[in-house]
Amino acid sequence: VSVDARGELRQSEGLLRRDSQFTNRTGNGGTPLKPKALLEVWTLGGALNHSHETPESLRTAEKERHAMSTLTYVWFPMAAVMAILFEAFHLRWAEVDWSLPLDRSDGREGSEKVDSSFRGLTLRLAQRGCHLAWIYFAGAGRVKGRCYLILLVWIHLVGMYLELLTFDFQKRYWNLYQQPSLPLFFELIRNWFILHITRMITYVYEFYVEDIFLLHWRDHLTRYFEAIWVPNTYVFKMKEGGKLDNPDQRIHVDTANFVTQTYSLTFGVMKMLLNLLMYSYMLMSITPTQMHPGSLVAIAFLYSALGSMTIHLMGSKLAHFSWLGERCGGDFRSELRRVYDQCESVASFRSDEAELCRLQHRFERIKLNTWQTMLLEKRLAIVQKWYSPLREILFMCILAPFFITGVVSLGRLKQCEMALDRISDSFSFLVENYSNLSTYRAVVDRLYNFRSSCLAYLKSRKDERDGEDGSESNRKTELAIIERLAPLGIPPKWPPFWGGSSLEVLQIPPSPETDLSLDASIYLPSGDLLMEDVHIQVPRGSGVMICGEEGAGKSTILRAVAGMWPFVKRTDGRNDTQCTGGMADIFFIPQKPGLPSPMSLREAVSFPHSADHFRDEDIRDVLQRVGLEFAPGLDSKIDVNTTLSGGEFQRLMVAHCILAKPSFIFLDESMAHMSRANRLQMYKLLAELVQNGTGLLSTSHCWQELIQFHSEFYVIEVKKLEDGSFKRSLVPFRPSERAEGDLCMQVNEKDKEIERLREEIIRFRKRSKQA
Ligand SMILES: Nc1ncnc2c1ncn2[C@@H]1O[C@H](COP(=O)(O)OP(=O)(O)OP(=O)(O)O)[C@@H](O)[C@H]1O
Repeated sequence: VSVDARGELRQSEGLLRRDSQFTNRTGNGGTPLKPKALLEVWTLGGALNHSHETPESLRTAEKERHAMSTLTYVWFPMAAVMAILFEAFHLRWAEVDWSLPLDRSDGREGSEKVDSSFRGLTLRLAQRGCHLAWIYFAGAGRVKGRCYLILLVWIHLVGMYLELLTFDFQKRYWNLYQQPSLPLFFELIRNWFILHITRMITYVYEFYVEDIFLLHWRDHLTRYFEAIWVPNTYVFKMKEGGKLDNPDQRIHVDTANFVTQTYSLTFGVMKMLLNLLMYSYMLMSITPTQMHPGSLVAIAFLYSALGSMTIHLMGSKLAHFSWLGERCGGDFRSELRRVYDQCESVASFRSDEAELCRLQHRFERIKLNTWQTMLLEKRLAIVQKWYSPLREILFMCILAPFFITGVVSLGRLKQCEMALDRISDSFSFLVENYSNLSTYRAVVDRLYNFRSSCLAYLKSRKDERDGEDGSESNRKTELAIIERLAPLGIPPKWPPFWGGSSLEVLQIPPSPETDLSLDASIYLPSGDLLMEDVHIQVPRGSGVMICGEEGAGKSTILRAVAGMWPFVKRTDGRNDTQCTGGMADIFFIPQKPGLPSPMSLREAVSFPHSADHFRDEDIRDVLQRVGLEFAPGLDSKIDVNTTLSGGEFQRLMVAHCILAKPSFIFLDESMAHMSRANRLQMYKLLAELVQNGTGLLSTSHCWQELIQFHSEFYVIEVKKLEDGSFKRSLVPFRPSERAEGDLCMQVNEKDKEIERLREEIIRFRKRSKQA
């Protein structure tokens, strides 16, 4: 406020000073402005040359026309022609594939869409933003966060008050030039110091407290999203991977953007409302008496409403582009990450050209989206750049007649203009911040959708424990997480009144001492049936083996029994997503396990427990038993995923089982990288656990080899149907029944081999005779 007003004051002061100097030099007459030589006009510009102006010339319409002659006849046509030519040709240089579809590269456009309606950009956005902000202010930010916020509001209000004081001080300061006085000068200098030191303090602490507050908020929002996502990563990837892209980007980038943008928009709205109240009151009190007191405010409102509507109609797709930009950026980054993670395969397959093509394809989508955003923003800029200057002319047209007829003074006119400007600035919040609001909408939607789907899975796990159902438990689950995080935002040793002492820690209870079972039909993520009527039981203290051909579905059954596979329809009447394994203490070794890196061997063998969870001598003993005496020692950091060989990694997993003694161990062909002798050795070690009550479920192609470690056997039988599809069924069997059939098969195989070798020998003899 003050800066603009001061600018206007100084401009008019400067103008008057120049005019009076000129008048003093040349008297009242002055020479009329002559057209300048072309070179002079081009170099200086007619509009800037005040030396020939007189107060008379300022009032002549003809002079006004001449004042802009260079712009009117040279620069304006040139700019218009250049803009038209540029518009006609520049897209040919764009190097962008306009035909590219802007959906996912795998062709699966998710159901997640950003709501870019007017309501979506205002009311619904505010609702969703408040929901997300509540996570912090009801949890970890309930004490510190609220304190920081109150402090910041206070600093902002003090800042506004100091602005007004400075504005007032400026008037007194400049008056000193007109009425010089030494005591007044000293008082002014004293006040200047006090004012500016106070301003400096508020300025510095506004930024510092703001940074502390935003980091605290971001920290706890990130923890919250990690807490709801990490327990469901597998299910989330299986079910939502197609539509809710790049969860890593949501947790890292979107939370940071949400925090900073919520803050700046909230304070923007606060300042807007304060300005609106203050200046509406001022304007109503200085509106010319010939007009209705509220008429100027109403004009400002109508003008801004018209501007907001136009800008929204033109730019409603901006929120969608912003959301697409985040998705395309995330997809590109994840592809780069994949190349890094799979660098060994890239080098082995010599696939660098193919990888470059894939990367460029992803970047093309970023480019196309950026181009479309740029084109839309250009159109919006045309409206926005018209909007504010047009406003000034409009207000001048309304107020000038009152000034020309002498009803209001120049001072009153300027005051009205300034107040009108501020009010319409406030009303035009949407116009001025349209692109920010669109970006914010995309960020809020991405976080909100992410949160809803993660909570849906958490809910099902908690329902399972509590036997509850419905959206109430969804809310309870979220509250439990927020409560769990709350103490991190409350200073230690605060009285319970201020802190969250009512902690309900979300812990998975110890595994029940029951067997695992699954009675269900299993589906694929596409919705196709994989296997119907699967009945399997894994008793504690015994080993169960599932065998079958490649792709028969062994791993999927293991995942379903462990409660990880979300596409299960239970036939015993329980919830779709409920699996007994979801609650149990299972250590599942997948076909391609991986660990975080870098890690020491001690950390790796203890993971997911902490490195000091097991005793040092136990770790050394168990590593010795599995034959893993690793040269660099227990505590040197390595990338276990690449440093350990496949077989060594599998032995590490067995070592962990022996240390952790889980209730159930699931082995998905987990010894495939070992020699037969070592495999048997590892199973012997695990058999000791089974004798002590651990349940073992393994998969294998060859059940004969591991027969002595299992007591129950299942085989997956695959039949090809007439329509070309496959019917899979899980059938229990007794080894004694299968042995005979398998023996016959083996004899047949050997016979075929002997026949082939015999023919080979005959051919070889013939060739040597001919030679
Ligand atoms: N995430 C998935 N998305 C789609 N299809 C899947 C998925 N996981 C498994 N399948 C399909 O389910 C079928 C069974 O796969 P599964 O991995 O369970 O077989 P398997 O018997 O363990 O095979 P292998 O012995 O080769 O490991 C396969 O046809 C596979 O293509």
